[in-house]
Amino acid sequence: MSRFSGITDNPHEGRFHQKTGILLTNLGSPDAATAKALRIYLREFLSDRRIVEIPRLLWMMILHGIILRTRPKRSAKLYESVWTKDGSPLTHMTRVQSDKLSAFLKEKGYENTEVVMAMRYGNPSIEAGLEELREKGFTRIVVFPLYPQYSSPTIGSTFDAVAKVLCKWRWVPELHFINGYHKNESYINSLANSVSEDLEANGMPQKLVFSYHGMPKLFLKNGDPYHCLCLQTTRLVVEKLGLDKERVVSTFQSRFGKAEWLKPYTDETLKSYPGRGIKDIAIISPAFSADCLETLEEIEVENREIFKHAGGEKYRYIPALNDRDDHIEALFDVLKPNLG
Ligand SMILES: C=CC1=C(C)c2cc3[nH]c(cc4nc(cc5[nH]c(cc1n2)c(C)c5CCC(=O)O)C(CCC(=O)O)=C4C)c(C)c3C=C
Ligand SMILES: [Fe+2]
Ligand SMILES: [Fe+2]
Repeated sequence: MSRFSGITDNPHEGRFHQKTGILLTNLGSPDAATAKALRIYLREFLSDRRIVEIPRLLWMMILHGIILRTRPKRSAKLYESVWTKDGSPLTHMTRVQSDKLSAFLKEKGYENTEVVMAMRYGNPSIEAGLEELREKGFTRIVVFPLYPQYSSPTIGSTFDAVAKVLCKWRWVPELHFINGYHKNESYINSLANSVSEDLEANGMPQKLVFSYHGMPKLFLKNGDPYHCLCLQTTRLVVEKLGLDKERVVSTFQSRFGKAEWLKPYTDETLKSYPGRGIKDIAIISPAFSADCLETLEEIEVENREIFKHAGGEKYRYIPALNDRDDHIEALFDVLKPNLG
């Protein structure tokens, strides 16, 4: 057996025209909201060296000896609370985004393109997505991870997964890789639109909180630009809307483990507000291109409770950009320079 795989029935001329296949990716979810499915998902996720950077042997002992024995059951309950008839909100929304982007591309005259969705962890896998594009004869592939702000655990890890597949292909495609779009004008416009719609309907809160997914502080110290890119996104939205920057704060959510993560922490910030007279807030999570467990449960439910319990009165979550028309247009704008 050869080390490299390929399509062997090449119809000589047929496969040589350049069609652009787009692999739209996100993080991924378990296949079901059960402890069994969570164990499989978390094992893959938390074994990724880009996600946890502590010495391998020690981490494998902690992961298999403690975390995979306790966390799956707890996480399954949380997933159950957001699970829908279409399954995981994140997987479903990525599929909707993929279909809408595909239709938008056709509308704009990009007939020779196709969008296929894939997930970094779980299903549909990146390997299956790339394989589908190869089977359909795409010799030019754009990988588009749906994380606006580059980070090693997300976009870096997606790159690893793509490279791991392609290094086994005989015919490596012309590859384009989008490594973030945190200051893309259309993305900023889409965020600004969603904030201003909320402000028009509900008024300016005392604080507008931009809550980004966190990561260990050590990653920043070691050169990961994510922290700075998040702050830039906030600044650009604030400038676009002409907001008072004293009324806006960027925070970091979804801590995992005992190490120090990027600060200020979302939950601690919200907990401290009512005691400082801030009882009316709105919160948005610009690092999530689709609503998922970390927004629908952690922001909508957990952090709301923390804030209310501390004496907060008004709390509203501004949804992720999901399948808003201006978001699909923003994704198209990010993609356009890579379409050839
Ligand atoms: C263990 C460390 C983690 C790092 C570092 C991390 C970075 C990171 N993650 C996202 C986006 C998402 N994370 C999601 C879930 C999630 N994240 C971690 C851990 C780390 N993330 C875990 C263990 C989980 C699973 C849920 C749980 O058991 O608590 C999700 C939601 C997935 C879903 O199915 O809805 C997203 C999206 C970013 C952007 C990021 C780095 C900047
Ligand atoms: Fe995460
Ligand atoms: Fe920074």
